Formats: sequence, C-alpha cells, structure tokens
Amino acid sequence: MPSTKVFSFPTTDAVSHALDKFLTQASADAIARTGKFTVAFSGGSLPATASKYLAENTQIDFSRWYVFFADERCVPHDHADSNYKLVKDHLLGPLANKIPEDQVIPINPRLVDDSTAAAVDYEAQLGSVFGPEKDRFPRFDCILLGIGPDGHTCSLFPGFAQLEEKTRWCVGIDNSPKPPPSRITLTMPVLNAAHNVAFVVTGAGKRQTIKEIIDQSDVRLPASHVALPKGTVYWFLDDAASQDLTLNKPSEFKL
Ligand SMILES: O=C(O)[C@H](O)[C@@H](O)[C@H](O)[C@H](O)COP(=O)(O)O
Repeated sequence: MPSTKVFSFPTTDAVSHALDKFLTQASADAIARTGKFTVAFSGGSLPATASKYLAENTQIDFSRWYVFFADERCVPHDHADSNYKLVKDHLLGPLANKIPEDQVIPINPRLVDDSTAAAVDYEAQLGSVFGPEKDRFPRFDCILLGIGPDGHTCSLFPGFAQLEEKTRWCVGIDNSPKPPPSRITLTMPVLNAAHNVAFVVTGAGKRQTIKEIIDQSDVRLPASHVALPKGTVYWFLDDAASQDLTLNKPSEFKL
C-alpha cells in the first residue's frame, strides 16, 4: 500500500505556505538524487494555491526544474482556459525565467485541434526528459493534482475510458464533463509511478468528495486497473474540505 499523509490547515493561505515548504523539500531531495526536479501541475485552483509563496521562494534552485502539465486543455497558450497560461501567470512569470524556457513543457500549440495527436506529441516530449522506453512509466518527482466534485483528477473522469488506460502515458479526451471538452491528460499508471503525488483540495464544496475518497482509506484509486501509487500520496486540505473526515483524521503537518 502506498504511504498516504493527510494534512489539513485552517485557511487556503496556510495550505499555500505548507505547499511551499513541501515543494522546497521535494525539490531539494530530487535534485540531490538526480540533478533535476520533474513536476506536473494541474489546472483549476491549484496553480494559484501552489504558487502563492513558491514564486518568492529563494531556497529552491528553479534552474533544475522541469515543469509539465498533469492535464491541459486543447486551447492556445494565451487562452483563458489554458493551464499553461494559469501556471505562467502565477508562477513562471513571477519567477522571471529562473526556469529555463526549454524546461517548461506545454501542450504543442499546433496540435490543439486534435487531442489524440496532441497526446501522442506530449508523450514524445515526456520521453525526451524521462527516456523513451515504452515498457515503463515516467516517474515524476511530484505531480500536483486537484479533485473535482465528482472525484475526477487531472482529466481522468469516473466512468470514462481514459481512466482505464494501462499503457499510454498521455491520452486525449474530447467529451470532458468539465469544460472545455477537449484536453490531454496523464494516465493513472503515470500518476501511480510518481515519487510523490500531492492532492490540493480546498473549500466546503469538496467536503463530501474528500470524505468518500479519504475515509475509504484506499484513496479510491482504481487499483483493479493499475498498480497502486509507488510513492507517497499527500493530501493538502483546508479545514473546510476536511471537516467530515472521521477515519483518516489529518495529522500534524511535518514532512
Ligand atoms: O484542468 C483541469 O480542469 C484540472 O486539472 C482539474 O482536474 C482540476 O484540478 C479539478 O477540476 C479541480 O479544480 P478546482 O481545484 O478548481 O476545483
């Protein structure tokens, strides 16, 4: 079973502070181990919450970061729906090129009209950093994920075929229940291969979803389809989202 650590904080601001400490440590550990830090960002509220203090962090060697996207909408990079734009506005811009441009890997803007082609292209871009071997999965140092009210994460939606994917690293979707409809997304085997997965979930609107997922203790990853996470699964919650947890109560925050 993977190691799961559940933390809850009084406010979203406190979640941002905790994520800054967590990513400082995770980045230092990865750089000491491999010389780089590979991280994937989701969209939604996550980039703002994760970046609030990160953007002014002076302890992290951002020159060693490789930034990917756990999922991305099939829209131009300057589109309001673009996760790349979100991360650029909240983190990359404020960091002002501390992360070399060729170490930020967005969706290929020339392929946003074809989610399948964009997903195949993204796999090739993943292969250029993690190695192209197709008999294993890229092991991210950290994947930052949100959770939707229906329990979806990145663009893997309950009951959708993409959740069943066992071999591909990245797949397309054109009927996302959450608009916009066309996206690319990392697959469950890639999420499960990561050294660290950090779910960042805030707000009372997620309280029922969080209770269902975390109080079922197995974090309800579809273990029947793919192996359980190899690494550590962290939950960074605010008290509004964690208020109904009874079985797996949040522990005191320490890494
Ligand atoms: O591109 C996306 O839409 C996101 O990656 C998506 O998976 C998001 O993380 C959840 O929908 C939660 O979004 P909120 O945190 O904004 O509720």
